[in-house]
Amino acid sequence: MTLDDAALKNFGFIERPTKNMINIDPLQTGGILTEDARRALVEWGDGYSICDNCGGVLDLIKKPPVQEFIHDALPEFLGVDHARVTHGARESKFAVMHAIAQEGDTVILDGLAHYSSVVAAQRARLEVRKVPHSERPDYFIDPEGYGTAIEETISETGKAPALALLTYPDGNYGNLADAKKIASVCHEYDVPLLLNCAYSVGRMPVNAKELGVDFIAGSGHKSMASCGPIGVLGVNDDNGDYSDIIFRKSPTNKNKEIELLGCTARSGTLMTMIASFPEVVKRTRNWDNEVADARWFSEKLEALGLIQLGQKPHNHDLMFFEAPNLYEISTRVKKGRYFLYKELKSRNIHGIKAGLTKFFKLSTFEVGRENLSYIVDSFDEIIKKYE
Ligand SMILES: Cc1ncc(COP(=O)(O)O)c(C=O)c1O
Repeated sequence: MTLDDAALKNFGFIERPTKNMINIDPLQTGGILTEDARRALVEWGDGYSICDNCGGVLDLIKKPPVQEFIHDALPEFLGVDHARVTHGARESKFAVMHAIAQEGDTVILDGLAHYSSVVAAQRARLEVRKVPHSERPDYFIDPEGYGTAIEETISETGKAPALALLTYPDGNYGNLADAKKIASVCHEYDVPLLLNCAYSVGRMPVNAKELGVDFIAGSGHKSMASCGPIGVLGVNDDNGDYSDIIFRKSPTNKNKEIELLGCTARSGTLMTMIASFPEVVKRTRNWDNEVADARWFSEKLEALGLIQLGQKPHNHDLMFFEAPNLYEISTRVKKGRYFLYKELKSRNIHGIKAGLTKFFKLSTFEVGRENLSYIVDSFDEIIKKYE
């Protein structure tokens, strides 16, 4: 490619076509910026702007109040002894795995774990063993399955797993497994538990100490109204000196934490998280209403012939639907499997992946009853249109 003026015309400011649409994309609903975060993004968008008053340790910056945020507010919010910001939930998971496990060790994952947990383990050169889930319609993770997986690992390798992980909730069905029970099963074998809270921290109350988990990973761009990439990592020292291991410092660059490569999320990403934090804390207090909205929406779609899979009644805004009637329509209309995406788009609704009709997931988080009603009516109209 020659970078002549014609080629350069493809770049520069690009408007986002979906920005004013009603958004039900599970990846996106919890990451929509607050007004303060939108302002912070512009204010702190210059590279390294966060470093105006940095004395060499990012998380100890006093102006703006990064230290207060990372060392006081975040630990309180997550229910942990120590917290840091990272570049995302996956980086938090990788940091824990890489720090506490040795090459070739096993990590136990729930059978619904996100791919990023698997690749984090692979990057840390670990073996993965999964706890199976039940089949349709529940996709339930039995806490005792962790005990079985740990025992199998010990009998096959002669060594206990270095770590167990639970996706809370999982990213497909939005199921919230019994984290407290799973933590206690893992601790019977002295195996620490990491909770992947990409879809929970910032949406619903999650307290690592109350659940008895050792590590918590969250995602700013998924659930904390932040401009990514940014995540959070929380560490509890109730069952071991984990923070000393994970946050160990470089012997040569004495104030730089090795696992975090010295500095993690900075400037625009961190300042949007800080800007949204007051609203994020407050919105977790409204979680019961979000669950009520999700249940209401699920009932309405089921009345139209769709089937919600996973936990029922549901406990999270992320939901997975099977839609035999929409699939049947897709087999006989001109636009084929893209008809649903196009019909929803023409009604200003974004978030169900183009081409999906038989199975899809969506999120009702902060969409609000009025918009949810409009979405239900839209599904009704679309189904009737092709009857
Ligand atoms: C369940 C789950 N965990 C983790 C992640 C990754 O989060 P991040 O982008 O912050 O690494 C995702 C992203 O889709 C997810 O769905």
